[in-house]
Amino acid sequence: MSTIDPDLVWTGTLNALALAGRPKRTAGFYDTTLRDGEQAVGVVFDPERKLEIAKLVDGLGVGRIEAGFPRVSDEDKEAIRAISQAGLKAEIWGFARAMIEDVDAVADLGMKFAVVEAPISDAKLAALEVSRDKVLQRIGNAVAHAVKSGIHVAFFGVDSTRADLDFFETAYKTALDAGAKELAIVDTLAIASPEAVDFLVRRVKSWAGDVPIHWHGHNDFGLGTAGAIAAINAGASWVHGTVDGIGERAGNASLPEIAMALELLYGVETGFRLDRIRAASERLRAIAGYALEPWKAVVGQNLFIRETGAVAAQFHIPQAIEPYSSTILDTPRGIVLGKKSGVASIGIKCRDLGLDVPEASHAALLAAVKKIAITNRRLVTDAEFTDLVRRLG
Ligand SMILES: CC(=O)SCCNC(=O)CCNC(=O)[C@H](O)C(C)(C)COP(=O)(O)OP(=O)(O)OC[C@H]1O[C@@H](n2cnc3c(N)ncnc32)[C@H](O)[C@@H]1OP(=O)(O)O
Ligand SMILES: O=C(O)CCC(=O)C(=O)O
Repeated sequence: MSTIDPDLVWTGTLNALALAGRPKRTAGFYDTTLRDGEQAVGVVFDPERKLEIAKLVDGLGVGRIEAGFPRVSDEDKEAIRAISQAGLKAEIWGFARAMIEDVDAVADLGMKFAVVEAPISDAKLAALEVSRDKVLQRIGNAVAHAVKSGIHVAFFGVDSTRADLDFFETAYKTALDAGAKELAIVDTLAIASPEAVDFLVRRVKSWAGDVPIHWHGHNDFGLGTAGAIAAINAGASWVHGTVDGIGERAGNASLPEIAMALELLYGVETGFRLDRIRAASERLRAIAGYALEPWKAVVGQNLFIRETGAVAAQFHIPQAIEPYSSTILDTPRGIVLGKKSGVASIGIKCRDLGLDVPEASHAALLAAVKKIAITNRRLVTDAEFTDLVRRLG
């Protein structure tokens, strides 16, 4: 059960009706902002910033943090070492390809948990000029070597959603036979519909028994969150993702979106600190040097800032115009003035700015606001509005 105060959630009763009788689910969050997130074009985190991001992500309450891929550079090794020694609550995971040198790099850092990955789709194998038999051999050897080195392994079959289903099973069973303890299903190119995710997770569970299943998804069709939710509903234990969905191409699944949807739409308790996510997102953007659409779910700047007059008229009853309370995200609500303002917007703005303006002047002020907005094609600032009040109010 979600622990969010139900008085702050205004999603109605439809979801509960639709989900009646379904098994209760739990969800673990595996953050890969530092590895798959850094694969976003042009993003380079230095070790100090990686440690800072790891602390931010840890503060969000995720269970696992993928600290990095040590074979990439000495800086990555340095960052992983610092993160491992930082006393974070989350389990710290490393990343290795299915090769002895990569596993040794993880083991040399004293890491106890790692994803070991190998491509398993024919397209990927052709690109690497590696046969199916050869990759099975690499998976078996690398996983066995990692286990011998004291590492708890999750096998991660790159592009597994496009793999031949029989070969998929052979590859994952090879990893289990070699000692892998968990299995990550990987939708590298985000080609799986939510229905396909459901199909594949249930299929793996049918032969993997109690082995924990991870879902690693991307967002090329805008379905990253939907896919992760489908995986959890089908019985996956861990969803991979990043803060803001940062990542290669259209990015990874966004952990904040998944957490919001699970808590507010599915009633699943996630332990995710929703009240901290907007601050964490803002800091990550500053470090990584990118901007987000202002209307982006959960972390977008505009979610609780309203311009439209018809909406401003209902602003005093937040559940009339918002699906959940802004307090869940610890963020303020507000009115801005512009072309789409209405008379109610003028009254609210006057109150917000402590301006005592007779109601009889509101219509003239609104006309002046619209004129500025239309002439300049932008919002009207508080200073401009205060000046209008001085002249017209
Ligand atoms: C492979 C991935 O998808 S890892 C995730 C993506 N991340 C990154 O690429 C991070 C940044 N990348 C890098 O720093 C570098 O590209 C590295 C360290 C990953 C690779 O360095 P390179 O020296 O260029 O290695 P390269 O890609 O040529 O691969 C070398 C060998 O690994 C094999 N290989 C590649 N991926 C895998 C894998 N997942 N499992 C097993 N073998 C693999 C290749 O077949 C090749 O084998 P061969 O020597 O027998 O032909
Ligand atoms: O190929 C990659 O980018 C590494 C593995 C991965 O994260 C993925 O396949 O989604």
